[in-house]
Amino acid sequence: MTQRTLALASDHGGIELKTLLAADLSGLGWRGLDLGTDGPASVDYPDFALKLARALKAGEADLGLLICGSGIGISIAANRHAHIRAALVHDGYGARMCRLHNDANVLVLGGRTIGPEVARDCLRVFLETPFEGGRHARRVAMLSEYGEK
Ligand SMILES: O=C(CO)[C@H](O)[C@H](O)[C@H](O)COP(=O)(O)O
Repeated sequence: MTQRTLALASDHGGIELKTLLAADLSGLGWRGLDLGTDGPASVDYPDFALKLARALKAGEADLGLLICGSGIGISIAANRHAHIRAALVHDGYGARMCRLHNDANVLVLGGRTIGPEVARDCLRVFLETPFEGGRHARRVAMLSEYGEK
């Protein structure tokens, strides 16, 4: 089976957690595509949500991970792109539900709000949980349909 790719991006509020989670990827059977930021200097989260949205649209990655300080700004930015379903998650339950019911293609975490072990669990669950389909497929299709009106 071909190795799947997770695109990762963060602002300065998420870089520590991004680095920590990137190190888990090969053990989870995934390849990482790191889109920055690369250092602690202050940057603007919409730029990194845009980079990741473009990478997913171009087929360069299967799923995405975005991190800012709270996770809020970068999820607002990501969800402005019609093909993105970004879910800000705080625990394993949320990580599971956003895949099962919402077919989320981007996991969002808050680098200043979540502990490293809970974050690692969120990422593992997100990557391992399939979309359930059925009634949820109808609702996810409605998201795309309504987004284009
Ligand atoms: O967008 C956010 C808040 O909703 C993120 O947490 C940002 O990382 C945060 O606003 C950055 O704040 P800073 O004071 O410029 O480090």
